[in-house]
Amino acid sequence: MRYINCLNNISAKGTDLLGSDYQLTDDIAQASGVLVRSAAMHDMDLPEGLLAVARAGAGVNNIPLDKCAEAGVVVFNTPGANANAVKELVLCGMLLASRGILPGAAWCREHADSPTIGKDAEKAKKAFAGQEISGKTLGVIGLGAIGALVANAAIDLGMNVLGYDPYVSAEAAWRLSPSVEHVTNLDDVLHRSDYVTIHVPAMDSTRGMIGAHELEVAKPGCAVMNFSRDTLVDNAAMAEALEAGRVATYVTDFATPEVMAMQNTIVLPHLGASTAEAEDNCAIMATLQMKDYLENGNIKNSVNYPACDMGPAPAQGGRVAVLHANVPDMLSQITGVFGEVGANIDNLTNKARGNAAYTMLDLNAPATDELVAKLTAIEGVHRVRIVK
Ligand SMILES: NC(=O)C1=CN([C@@H]2O[C@H](COP(=O)(O)OP(=O)(O)OC[C@H]3O[C@@H](n4cnc5c(N)ncnc54)[C@H](O)[C@@H]3O)[C@@H](O)[C@H]2O)C=CC1
Ligand SMILES: O=C(O)CCC(=O)C(=O)O
Repeated sequence: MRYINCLNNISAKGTDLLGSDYQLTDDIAQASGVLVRSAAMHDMDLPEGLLAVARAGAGVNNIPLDKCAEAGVVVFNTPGANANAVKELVLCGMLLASRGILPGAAWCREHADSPTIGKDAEKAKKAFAGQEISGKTLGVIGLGAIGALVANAAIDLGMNVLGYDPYVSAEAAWRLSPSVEHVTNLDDVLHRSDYVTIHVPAMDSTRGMIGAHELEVAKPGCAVMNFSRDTLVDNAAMAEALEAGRVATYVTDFATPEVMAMQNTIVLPHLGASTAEAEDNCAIMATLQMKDYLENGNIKNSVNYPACDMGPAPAQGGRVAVLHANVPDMLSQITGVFGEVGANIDNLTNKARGNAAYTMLDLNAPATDELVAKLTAIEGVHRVRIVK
């Protein structure tokens, strides 16, 4: 029996796929796999038996990726599985920033008991008039799964779209409408955009990427939308830009005390991926990826180990997975151990990603304890798994 711990509410559409060899547990110490959404894992101790963490979502800033890699714990995410949900809320955010929808609806609620509400509304509505988004310019920062969907949808709505992403993958670039103008300078994007939307991961390199300088060069009266993470925007600079009217509205999915103290904000409680469809998609993808790793050692969509697929574990013989540091001479040391104990390798894959590497080997006989002990003793080996 394998035990899985859910640190957040995970859709049963995913966990139901685990099957009868698995059991959900509240005790993380017992778990070989963890399913998580936004729960903070940085200060958690990683149980010895933990093999995999699957993030049912895109952002992995709540998970200590390097600490997990060094403990031989593979971390997965679910690229694109919730992108449509976020795209729809970004479009909604842009409309909320453009029209007096929220104050207009609040006015109606306040006058709910008035018998003359219909007549009064016709007079009151001029206070809630807005502007159309068609014909305006949207700057999209980050053209991955979400940014590309937002950019394409905005084109369909008649907007001019500027796209900025120095690291865009070829696959993501292919998904973009040819009408999206590729701009290589962030200042140019900000200077020309009536609306700016940020879709980049939260990392040290992106912390405060929208700061005092960026808000200074931004088009006066623009709206900024942040459905990525709070740390991407410098709060003090945003508060100042809103007060000065340089930014007309800040729409954010991240409620913090600093943001709540700012004027002209529309703040949501991290709702971007909160749709039944996105929660199901993420849970299914996270569960299947984790299951394939636990049962076969295959790695797909990991954010701290390389991809590796050797298909189902062999019906005969054994399969061994070695999670190790990406340093010279590891492969020869690993294969040397197989020679020493007289184990015959039928097939192997060795892949590296950043500081981590993964070697998976199929044998014509089951792995022995001696083999595992010798592999584990190699300096730089983080974990040895007998997959089968
Ligand atoms: N509000 C919510 O509920 C949700 C928020 N998110 C957030 O949105 C972020 C983006 O999600 P996806 O589009 O699915 O990720 P993704 O990985 O598909 O795309 C991220 C893009 O950002 C680009 N990028 C990285 N650094 C950059 C920089 N300095 N300047 C410009 N572009 C840069 C990358 O090249 C990549 O194309 C996630 O990391 C997460 O933090 C994601 C899903 C739901
Ligand atoms: O699970 C959620 O609701 C948050 C989704 C999110 O922020 C992400 O996927 O990065």
